[in-house]
Amino acid sequence: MHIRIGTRSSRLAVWQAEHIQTLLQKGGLTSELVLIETKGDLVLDRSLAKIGSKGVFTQELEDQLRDGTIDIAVHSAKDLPSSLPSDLSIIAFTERELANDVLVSRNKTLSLGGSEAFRIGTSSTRRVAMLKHYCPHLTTVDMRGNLQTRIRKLDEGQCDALLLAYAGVHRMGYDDLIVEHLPVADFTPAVGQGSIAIEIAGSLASEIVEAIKRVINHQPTEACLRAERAFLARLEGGCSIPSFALAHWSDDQRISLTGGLVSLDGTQLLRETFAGASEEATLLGYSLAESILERGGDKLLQEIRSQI
Ligand SMILES: NCc1[nH]cc(CCC(=O)O)c1CC(=O)O
Repeated sequence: MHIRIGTRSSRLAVWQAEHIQTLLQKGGLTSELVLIETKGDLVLDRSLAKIGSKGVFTQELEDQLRDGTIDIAVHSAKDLPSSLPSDLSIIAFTERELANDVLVSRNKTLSLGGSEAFRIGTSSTRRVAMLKHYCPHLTTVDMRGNLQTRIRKLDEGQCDALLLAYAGVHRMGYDDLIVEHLPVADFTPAVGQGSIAIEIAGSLASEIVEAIKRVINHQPTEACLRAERAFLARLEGGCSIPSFALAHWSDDQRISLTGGLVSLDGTQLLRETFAGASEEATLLGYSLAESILERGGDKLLQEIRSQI
C-alpha cells in the first residue's frame, strides 16, 4: 500500500507530515508527500478572524482529497473546523504532545506573572482575550505568519515575546526560547492543540482506512479530541472565537473535559469541567457546551460575533 500524503508546505506542517510518514513506515506502509498551499498560508496581511476562520488552512487540501490527487490530508488537529462536510472525515489522531501554550522570548526574565509591562505577539483571539483577562498590564501585537516568521519579527523588535503552542515550538526545535510554560488551568488551550489529525474523503478504500487507523490513531487522544470537538461544534466556534477546551484521559477509561469562552475584552470568562465515560465523549462535549451557553455563554457568543 502506498499513501499520498497532502500537507501544507510550512516547516511545521511538513514536520507533521513526515512524522505521519514515519508512523506509516513503521506499520509497513510506504508514502510520499504532496505539498499544497492554502489561503491561510498565502494571505498574511489580514487577521485570521477577518479572513473567516472556516477552513483557511484546510480547503485546498480537501479539494485534492476529493479529486483523489492525495489519499490523506495531515493537519494540526487545532486547525480543523469542528464539523466537516459529509463526504470527508477524520480517521485518526496522533498521540497528543503537551497541549499547553508557552511564552517565547530572547529575554529570560520575562514572565506573565511579573509586574513588568511588555508586548506579546499573537494573532489568536483566544490568547489576546486571555491575556486581557489574566494580564491586563500587558499589551498584544497582532502577528501572523509561520513560526519562523514570528521569531524573525520578535528578533526585529516588533514585540518582546510570543505566545505559542508548546507543540509547534518543540517540533521546530525552539525549546531554548521558551521562558515560561503556561498552566492549562488558566490558559486552557484551543480545542485539538498538540495533536495531528488525518483527514480522508469517503471514497478512500476501506482496507487503506483500516491500515492507516491501526498505525496512526491513539485511542485516548481520539476520545479526548472527540469530546473537545463536540464542545466546539455546539458553540459553532472555529478558531476566530475565543473558546478553549482540553480533555484529560484517566486510566479508568474516563475523560474529564474543561472548556469555556472568554469575551474579547477579557472581562468575562466562563469555564467548567465535566467528567464522563470515554464512550460518551461526544455527549460530554455537547453537555459542557450546553451548560456554558446556559450560564451566559449564549449572550457572550452573540456579543463576540457582533464584534469580530
Ligand atoms: N494556529 C496555528 C497553529 N496550528 C497548530 C499550531 C501548533 C501545533 C499544535 O497545536 O498542534 C499552531 C501554532 C500556534 O498556535 O502556536
